[in-house]
Amino acid sequence: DLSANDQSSLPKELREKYVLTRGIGTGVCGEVKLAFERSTCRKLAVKIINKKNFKSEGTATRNAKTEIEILQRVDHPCLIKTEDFYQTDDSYYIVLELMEGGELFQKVKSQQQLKESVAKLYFYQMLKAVQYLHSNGIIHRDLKPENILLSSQEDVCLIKVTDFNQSRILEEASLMRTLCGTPSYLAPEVFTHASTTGYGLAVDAWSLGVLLFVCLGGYPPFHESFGHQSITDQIIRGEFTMVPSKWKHVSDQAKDVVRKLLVVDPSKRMTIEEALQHPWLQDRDMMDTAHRLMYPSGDAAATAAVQVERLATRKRGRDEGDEEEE
Ligand SMILES: c1ccc2c(c1)[nH]c1[nH]cn[n+]12
Repeated sequence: DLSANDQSSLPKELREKYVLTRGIGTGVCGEVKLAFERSTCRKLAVKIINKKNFKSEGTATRNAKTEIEILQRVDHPCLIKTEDFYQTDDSYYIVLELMEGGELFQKVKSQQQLKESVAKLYFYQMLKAVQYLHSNGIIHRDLKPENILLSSQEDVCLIKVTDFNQSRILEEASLMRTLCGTPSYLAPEVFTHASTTGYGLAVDAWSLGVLLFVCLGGYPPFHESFGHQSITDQIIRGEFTMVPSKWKHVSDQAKDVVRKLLVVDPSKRMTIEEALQHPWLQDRDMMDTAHRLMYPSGDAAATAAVQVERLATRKRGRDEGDEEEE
């Protein structure tokens, strides 16, 4: 009934351009509603971030503003696109492209665990999305299955990363300014900041390891219900168990990727770049499928990008001496 679908609290411009209907997801900082653009009847998602959700006004503004400015800056096939943005005194309204397949979390829950080939296709796309964020100096910092959305109900589909509000744009500018001044008073760690920036990126590699573990095993690597240790202790010690009944059909190479990402010492953890070079991901069919999903128009630049990737893969194959069919 109309009272349930209360349009009166929405910003006027939003109401004039879109019709908001049912809820389709609840993020950590608000809810997501299905919306229709009046002029085109296009289906969209509207994420409503309630400013009061955050502790202090400061964080609300910073998180949401960070999220919005990041959302506007990024452009990658596996990153959710912002269509529009509105705000009232107590809420932000972010209009996003609709992902018909919903959250990865729901799919893993309903299928118990994903087929290895599907997990690999999704994981490769997540790596490309995070590689792009990192190349733009952005750390996501909150990668989890709820933040990975699927474009369709099909197993073979495009995935997109969302929920940047925990992201941080590395303050490279401030570091540059600092290094221009007289260094004599600067503490040593300021100079090794580059390495700490490196570590910052490594947090996303860890989260991708957890994501891959969940996709392959169907359960989380660290959980309060496991054993006698708190979840924090399990994580700090990097102690996880691959239960045989769930992992016996998973390839050793896939397990190797998980093990190299869930390394406690960030300086020893596999990086995103290294993960992209891991044997498990040197899978031409998967890569072709991923690129077809990511660049459907098959435009020249994208095709060139694919060729470069394939040549690199083929060259690596030849270097490692495996027989390549021409
Ligand atoms: C289900 C839950 C959240 C969703 C969704 C479908 N589509 C979309 N686009 C941005 N967020 N989001």
